Amino acid sequence: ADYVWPGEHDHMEDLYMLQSGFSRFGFIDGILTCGFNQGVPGRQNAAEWIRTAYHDMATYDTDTGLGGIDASIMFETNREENKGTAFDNTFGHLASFYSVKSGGADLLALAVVGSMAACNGYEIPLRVGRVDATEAGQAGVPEPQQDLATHTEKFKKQGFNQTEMIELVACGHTLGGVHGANFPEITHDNTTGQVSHFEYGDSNAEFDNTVVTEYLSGNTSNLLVAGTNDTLNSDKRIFSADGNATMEKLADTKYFQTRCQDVMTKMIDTVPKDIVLSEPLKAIEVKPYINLLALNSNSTIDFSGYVRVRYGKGAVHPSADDLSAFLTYKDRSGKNVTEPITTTRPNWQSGTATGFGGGYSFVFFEWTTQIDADAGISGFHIHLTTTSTGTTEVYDNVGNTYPVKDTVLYQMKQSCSLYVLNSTTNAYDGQMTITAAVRSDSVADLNMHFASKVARPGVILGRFETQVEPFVATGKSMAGYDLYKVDGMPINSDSGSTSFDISLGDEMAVEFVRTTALTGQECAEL
Ligand code: HEM
Repeated sequence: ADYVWPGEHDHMEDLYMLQSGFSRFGFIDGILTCGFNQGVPGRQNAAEWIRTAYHDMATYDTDTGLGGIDASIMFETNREENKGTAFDNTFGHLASFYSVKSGGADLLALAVVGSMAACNGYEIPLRVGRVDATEAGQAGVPEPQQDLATHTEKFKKQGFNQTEMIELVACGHTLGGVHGANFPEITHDNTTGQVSHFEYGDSNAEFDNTVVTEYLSGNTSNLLVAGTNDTLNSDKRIFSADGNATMEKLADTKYFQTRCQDVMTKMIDTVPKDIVLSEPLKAIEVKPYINLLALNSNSTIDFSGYVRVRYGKGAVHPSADDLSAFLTYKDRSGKNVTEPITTTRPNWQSGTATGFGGGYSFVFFEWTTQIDADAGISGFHIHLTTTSTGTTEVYDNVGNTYPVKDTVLYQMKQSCSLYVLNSTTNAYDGQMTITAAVRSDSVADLNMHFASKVARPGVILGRFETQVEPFVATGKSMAGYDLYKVDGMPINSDSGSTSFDISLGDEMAVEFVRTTALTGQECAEL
């Protein structure tokens, strides 16, 4: 089906698509290159993220349909089968992107998609809709000292046959290596940062089949093949399980890449049986963002945002420089307003952004305008002009117009959150104030639904808990709106990923406002 805005997965699509440039989300920052290590010796984030995803998936049980990619690994880091700091380190990165619209398990899948891209593997699709576990799951991640029969059985339980087992291990072990800190009995060296890569040279930082060709040549740096203690040579047993038939096929570069694309996709899409994953997220061709819709002191409504247009390879529009955009809109009653809203392309980063590996390109057009508060706004159309030909196409959100709800306005500038260091707990205690304006003719209960984050000891990601707070009338009215506040609401310093919605009566009027933007901001007067 064609994309209709706003979409359920808009935020995940942003995290996926906007890596660099204007309005970037920057998920890529942990994997700027495949070998990137953020200055920690022996660490390779792309390798750690893929290993974390595998360990999370590895306890899937085809019989019960439980386990799979559900972020339960967060609760399982003390197990012998999950040695090392990779798991906490991975979730430490994911924590910056964690929200009610981007849970740990979907972010872990994105981490694999991004790592494959950063390491020049084939592109794998990102489906979303995973649900995070709230406690540890079954144990059972394969360990090197176990025999082939045990491993074959474990992979079967995960849903992978013998061939897929060989492929998935070869695809995983093209990155990173064995660390002395975790497996000194394998590397025989436990100096800080020691790592014995699975492949010679710099190949550990490239999603290539060197792990396969080295194995077949009998000269490999993979210590799970050529380690001194044969009991721990699990890759050797797995790779040779079918008399090298699969490994010989994987020696073909293209075959290796397509098989890895397949089994890595299968790995991240192995989820508990009740979960229904979305279709693969596609780069949305034309997507608007409303940044501000709020009353101002001139008694008009500030309305600003961006139109994001995909361009370049694979996109509908070949060139960013051959485009311009404007909006037309309908007032509250649904009547067309004749004066269009113009946009400009931002100077910052030339108003362009890219996805992983530069594979997707976008150009932004920014608008800022004021709307008559009496007439209001109910929706808009996006007009894209190809400058060279002068032709204009109208985007109407698949016949729905891009909807704008102006009954409740979130007064961003009149909202704020301030933190004070609590000397007893050594944490920052915060207080948040949220202001909203409601059309005077639309009286109903106004509530804030705050997705607060509750810390869980020993677990990197907190748990979201929705707290409902009633707004209180301030007694102030202007331009046909009454002003309301939630005042002095206590919040903790871990609010980076928190957000809130505002409901009027039974209807969600304002959705997914991130609180981060409010941090340190004073509440302005209106
Ligand atoms: C029988 C199955 C497997 C066994 C016994 C096994 C064992 C190991 C061991 C002992 C390490 C070293 C960890 C460390 O020292 O930090 C390792 C690393 C790694 N494994 Fe596996 N593995 C298996 C399957 C897989 C699979 C299926 C994948 C992914 C598709 C995978 C991905 C990785 C990655 C990326 C690393 C490197 C981590 C880093 O450098 O930080 N492994 N594996």
